[in-house]
Amino acid sequence: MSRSILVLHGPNLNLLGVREPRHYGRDTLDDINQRLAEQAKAAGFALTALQSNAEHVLIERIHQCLDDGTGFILINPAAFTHTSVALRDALAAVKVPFIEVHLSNVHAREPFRQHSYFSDLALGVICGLGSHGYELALAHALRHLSQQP
Ligand SMILES: O=C(O)[C@]1(O)C=C(c2cccc(Sc3ccccc3)c2)[C@@H](O)[C@H](O)C1
Repeated sequence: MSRSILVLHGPNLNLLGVREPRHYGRDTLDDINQRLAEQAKAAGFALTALQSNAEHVLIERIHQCLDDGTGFILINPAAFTHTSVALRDALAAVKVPFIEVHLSNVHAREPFRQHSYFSDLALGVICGLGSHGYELALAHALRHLSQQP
C-alpha cells in the first residue's frame, strides 16, 4: 500500500492570503500545506506539496509519480484548469488517482472558469469550500489508500 500523497498547486496560488480573500480566503498556501502535512502525518502517511507557476514543472512532477510510489494526488490546477490539455495528459498517463480541488466555487463565477480539462478524469471534484476543500480531499485520499492492499 502506498503511503505517499502529492499535493499540487497551480499558478498564482503563491499569492493566496494576500489578495482576493473574497474568492480564495485568507489562508496562505503555507498555512494550507502545513495543515495537510500534519493531518497526513497523524494518519501515518507522507505528504509532499508543490506550487508552481510553470506548467512543465507540474507536468514533470507528475511524471515522477511513475517511479516514486505516489498513491494519490490532490491538485488545484488554478488557471491551468481551464487551459491545460498537457497537464491533463500527464495525469492520464501516470494513472494515479486524483481529486481536483478549487478554493472558489468556479461554477458561480465567470463562464470560462466553468470548464475543467480535469474533472472527467478526477475521482472527485471539490470546489467553493476554501481551504477546507483540501482537507476534505485529503481525508478521502487517506481513506482510499488505507483500503488498498
Ligand atoms: O478557486 C480556485 O482554487 C481556482 O482553481 C484558483 C484560481 C486562482 C488561483 C490563484 C490566483 C488566482 S487570482 C489571485 C490573484 C491575486 C491574489 C489571489 C488570487 C486565481 C483560478 O484561476 C481558478 O479559476 C479557480
